Amino acid sequence: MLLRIRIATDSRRESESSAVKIKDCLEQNVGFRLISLISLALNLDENFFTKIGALDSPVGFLRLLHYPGEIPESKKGSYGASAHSDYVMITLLVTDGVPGLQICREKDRSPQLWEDVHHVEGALIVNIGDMMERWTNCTFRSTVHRVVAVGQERYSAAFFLNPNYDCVVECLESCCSETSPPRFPPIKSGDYLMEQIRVAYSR
Ligand SMILES: O=C(O)CCC(=O)C(=O)O
Ligand SMILES: [Fe+2]
Repeated sequence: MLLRIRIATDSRRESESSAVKIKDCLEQNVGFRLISLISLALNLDENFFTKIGALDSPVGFLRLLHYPGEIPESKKGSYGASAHSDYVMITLLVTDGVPGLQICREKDRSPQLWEDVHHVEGALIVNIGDMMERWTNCTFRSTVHRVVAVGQERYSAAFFLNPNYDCVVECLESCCSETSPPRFPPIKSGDYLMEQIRVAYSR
Protein backbone atom coordinates (compact mmCIF):
# COMPACT_ATOMS: atom_id res chain seq x y z
CA MET A 1 0.00 0.00 0.00
CA LEU A 2 1.94 2.98 -1.25
CA LEU A 3 0.82 6.53 -1.62
CA ARG A 4 3.08 8.72 -3.72
CA ILE A 5 2.84 12.46 -3.60
CA ARG A 6 4.95 15.10 -5.18
CA ILE A 7 4.67 18.52 -3.63
CA ALA A 8 4.65 21.51 -5.90
CA THR A 9 5.33 24.39 -3.57
CA ASP A 10 5.32 28.07 -4.21
CA SER A 11 8.24 30.22 -3.20
CA ARG A 12 6.77 31.07 0.21
CA ARG A 13 8.59 29.34 3.03
CA GLU A 14 5.54 29.08 5.30
CA SER A 15 3.53 27.27 2.67
CA GLU A 16 6.44 24.98 1.90
CA SER A 17 6.95 24.12 5.56
CA SER A 18 3.30 23.00 6.05
CA ALA A 19 3.50 20.92 2.88
CA VAL A 20 6.77 19.30 3.93
CA LYS A 21 5.28 18.38 7.32
CA ILE A 22 2.34 16.68 5.59
CA LYS A 23 4.74 14.86 3.26
CA ASP A 24 6.68 13.54 6.30
CA CYS A 25 3.41 12.27 7.79
CA LEU A 26 2.48 10.50 4.59
CA GLU A 27 5.89 8.91 4.30
CA GLN A 28 5.34 7.50 7.77
CA ASN A 29 1.93 6.18 6.70
CA VAL A 30 0.22 8.28 9.35
CA GLY A 31 -3.11 8.28 7.48
CA PHE A 32 -3.24 4.48 7.24
CA ARG A 33 -2.11 4.09 10.84
CA LEU A 34 -4.93 6.37 11.99
CA ILE A 35 -7.39 4.33 9.98
CA SER A 36 -6.10 1.20 11.78
CA LEU A 37 -6.71 2.93 15.12
CA ILE A 38 -10.24 3.88 14.03
CA SER A 39 -10.82 0.20 13.09
CA LEU A 40 -9.65 -0.95 16.51
CA ALA A 41 -11.90 1.64 18.17
CA LEU A 42 -14.81 0.09 16.25
CA ASN A 43 -13.85 -3.38 17.53
CA LEU A 44 -12.77 -4.38 14.03
CA ASP A 45 -9.57 -6.02 12.86
CA GLU A 46 -6.86 -3.34 12.75
CA ASN A 47 -6.43 -4.04 9.01
CA PHE A 48 -10.16 -4.08 8.34
CA PHE A 49 -10.19 -1.36 5.66
CA THR A 50 -7.21 -2.93 3.92
CA LYS A 51 -8.81 -6.37 4.02
CA ILE A 52 -12.03 -5.17 2.40
CA GLY A 53 -9.89 -3.63 -0.34
CA ALA A 54 -10.90 -0.04 0.48
CA LEU A 55 -7.29 1.11 0.33
CA ASP A 56 -6.06 -0.86 -2.71
CA SER A 57 -5.73 2.36 -4.72
CA PRO A 58 -6.41 5.13 -2.23
CA VAL A 59 -7.03 8.59 -3.59
CA GLY A 60 -5.33 11.52 -1.91
CA PHE A 61 -5.69 15.23 -2.53
CA LEU A 62 -3.33 17.81 -1.15
CA ARG A 63 -4.59 21.36 -0.74
CA LEU A 64 -2.14 24.15 0.04
CA LEU A 65 -3.93 27.16 1.47
CA HIS A 66 -2.99 30.77 1.93
CA TYR A 67 -5.29 33.19 3.77
CA PRO A 68 -4.29 36.82 3.24
CA GLY A 69 -3.85 38.93 6.36
CA GLU A 70 -5.45 42.07 5.04
CA ILE A 71 -9.22 41.93 4.83
CA PRO A 72 -11.00 44.73 2.94
CA GLU A 73 -13.51 46.63 5.11
CA SER A 74 -16.39 45.30 2.95
CA LYS A 75 -15.40 41.71 3.76
CA LYS A 76 -14.86 42.12 7.52
CA GLY A 77 -16.59 39.37 9.45
CA SER A 78 -16.30 37.01 6.50
CA TYR A 79 -14.68 33.62 6.79
CA GLY A 80 -11.52 32.29 5.28
CA ALA A 81 -13.43 29.01 4.84
CA SER A 82 -17.12 28.78 5.64
CA ALA A 83 -18.55 26.00 7.84
CA HIS A 84 -18.20 22.59 6.25
CA SER A 85 -17.19 19.01 6.86
CA ASP A 86 -14.73 17.27 4.55
CA TYR A 87 -16.21 14.71 2.12
CA VAL A 88 -13.44 12.23 2.74
CA MET A 89 -12.43 9.34 5.01
CA ILE A 90 -10.02 11.44 7.09
CA THR A 91 -8.14 14.70 6.64
CA LEU A 92 -4.66 15.44 7.94
CA LEU A 93 -4.13 19.14 8.53
CA VAL A 94 -1.01 21.14 9.31
CA THR A 95 -1.13 24.87 9.96
CA ASP A 96 1.52 27.51 10.57
CA GLY A 97 0.09 28.17 14.04
CA VAL A 98 -1.85 31.31 13.15
CA PRO A 99 -5.32 31.01 14.76
CA GLY A 100 -8.56 31.01 12.79
CA LEU A 101 -9.58 27.33 12.66
CA GLN A 102 -12.72 26.58 14.65
CA ILE A 103 -14.78 23.42 15.17
CA CYS A 104 -18.38 22.83 16.10
CA ARG A 105 -18.68 19.72 18.27
CA GLU A 106 -22.44 19.33 18.06
CA LYS A 107 -23.37 20.00 14.47
CA ASP A 108 -27.07 19.34 14.93
CA ARG A 109 -27.37 21.88 17.71
CA SER A 110 -28.82 25.30 17.09
CA PRO A 111 -27.35 27.84 17.47
CA GLN A 112 -24.00 26.27 16.66
CA LEU A 113 -21.20 26.75 19.18
CA TRP A 114 -17.74 27.37 17.75
CA GLU A 115 -14.49 26.58 19.55
CA ASP A 116 -11.00 27.66 18.54
CA VAL A 117 -8.58 24.86 17.70
CA HIS A 118 -5.44 25.79 19.59
CA HIS A 119 -2.13 25.23 17.92
CA VAL A 120 0.04 22.49 19.41
CA GLU A 121 3.59 22.64 18.07
CA GLY A 122 4.49 19.48 16.16
CA ALA A 123 0.94 18.09 16.32
CA LEU A 124 -1.26 17.22 13.40
CA ILE A 125 -4.97 18.06 13.25
CA VAL A 126 -7.12 15.13 12.11
CA ASN A 127 -10.67 15.59 10.86
CA ILE A 128 -13.10 12.72 10.50
CA GLY A 129 -14.75 13.05 7.08
CA ASP A 130 -18.27 12.41 5.82
CA MET A 131 -17.36 9.04 4.32
CA MET A 132 -16.23 7.74 7.70
CA GLU A 133 -19.47 9.08 9.18
CA ARG A 134 -21.46 7.07 6.60
CA TRP A 135 -19.39 3.92 7.15
CA THR A 136 -19.83 4.13 10.92
CA ASN A 137 -23.49 5.17 10.81
CA CYS A 138 -22.61 8.33 12.77
CA THR A 139 -20.63 6.51 15.49
CA PHE A 140 -17.85 8.78 14.25
CA ARG A 141 -19.33 12.13 13.27
CA SER A 142 -17.59 14.20 10.64
CA THR A 143 -16.06 17.36 12.08
CA VAL A 144 -17.77 20.59 11.12
CA HIS A 145 -15.15 23.31 10.92
CA ARG A 146 -14.48 26.74 9.48
CA VAL A 147 -11.65 29.26 9.26
CA VAL A 148 -12.37 32.77 10.49
CA ALA A 149 -10.32 35.73 9.40
CA VAL A 150 -8.12 37.02 12.22
CA GLY A 151 -6.35 39.77 10.31
CA GLN A 152 -3.14 37.76 10.10
CA GLU A 153 -1.72 35.99 7.11
CA ARG A 154 -2.14 32.24 7.50
CA TYR A 155 -0.85 29.12 5.72
CA SER A 156 -2.09 25.56 6.01
CA ALA A 157 -1.84 22.26 4.16
CA ALA A 158 -4.67 19.73 4.14
CA PHE A 159 -4.33 16.16 2.92
CA PHE A 160 -7.62 14.43 2.13
CA LEU A 161 -7.55 10.62 2.21
CA ASN A 162 -10.19 8.68 0.29
CA PRO A 163 -10.71 5.00 -0.44
CA ASN A 164 -10.56 3.65 -4.02
CA TYR A 165 -13.17 5.27 -6.23
CA ASP A 166 -14.91 1.91 -6.73
CA CYS A 167 -15.07 1.11 -3.02
CA VAL A 168 -18.66 0.82 -1.76
CA VAL A 169 -19.10 2.85 1.42
CA GLU A 170 -21.85 1.17 3.41
CA CYS A 171 -22.82 0.92 7.05
CA LEU A 172 -20.47 -1.41 8.93
CA GLU A 173 -22.20 -4.38 10.53
CA SER A 174 -20.84 -3.42 13.93
CA CYS A 175 -22.40 0.06 13.63
CA CYS A 176 -26.03 -0.87 13.07
CA SER A 177 -28.70 -2.87 14.84
CA GLU A 178 -32.46 -3.28 14.80
CA THR A 179 -32.82 -0.15 16.87
CA SER A 180 -30.16 1.75 14.94
CA PRO A 181 -30.66 0.91 11.25
CA PRO A 182 -28.33 2.26 8.54
CA ARG A 183 -28.95 5.98 8.02
CA PHE A 184 -27.28 6.21 4.61
CA PRO A 185 -27.65 4.01 1.53
CA PRO A 186 -24.51 2.30 0.17
CA ILE A 187 -22.63 4.46 -2.34
CA LYS A 188 -19.43 4.14 -4.34
CA SER A 189 -16.74 6.44 -2.97
CA GLY A 190 -16.08 7.99 -6.41
CA ASP A 191 -19.80 8.67 -7.00
CA TYR A 192 -20.10 10.26 -3.58
CA LEU A 193 -17.10 12.54 -4.13
CA MET A 194 -18.25 13.60 -7.60
CA GLU A 195 -21.74 14.39 -6.29
CA GLN A 196 -20.34 16.48 -3.41
CA ILE A 197 -18.03 18.38 -5.76
CA ARG A 198 -20.91 18.96 -8.20
CA VAL A 199 -23.11 20.34 -5.40
CA ALA A 200 -20.30 22.55 -4.04
CA TYR A 201 -19.56 24.07 -7.45
CA SER A 202 -23.19 24.62 -8.40
CA ARG A 203 -23.84 26.83 -5.35
O1 LIG B 1 -6.96 25.96 6.68
C1 LIG B 1 -7.45 25.23 7.53
O2 LIG B 1 -7.04 25.20 8.70
C2 LIG B 1 -8.63 24.34 7.19
C3 LIG B 1 -8.78 24.05 5.72
C4 LIG B 1 -9.99 23.20 5.43
O3 LIG B 1 -10.84 23.01 6.23
C5 LIG B 1 -10.13 22.55 4.12
O4 LIG B 1 -9.32 22.81 3.21
O5 LIG B 1 -11.07 21.74 3.95
FE1 LIG C 1 -12.08 21.31 5.68
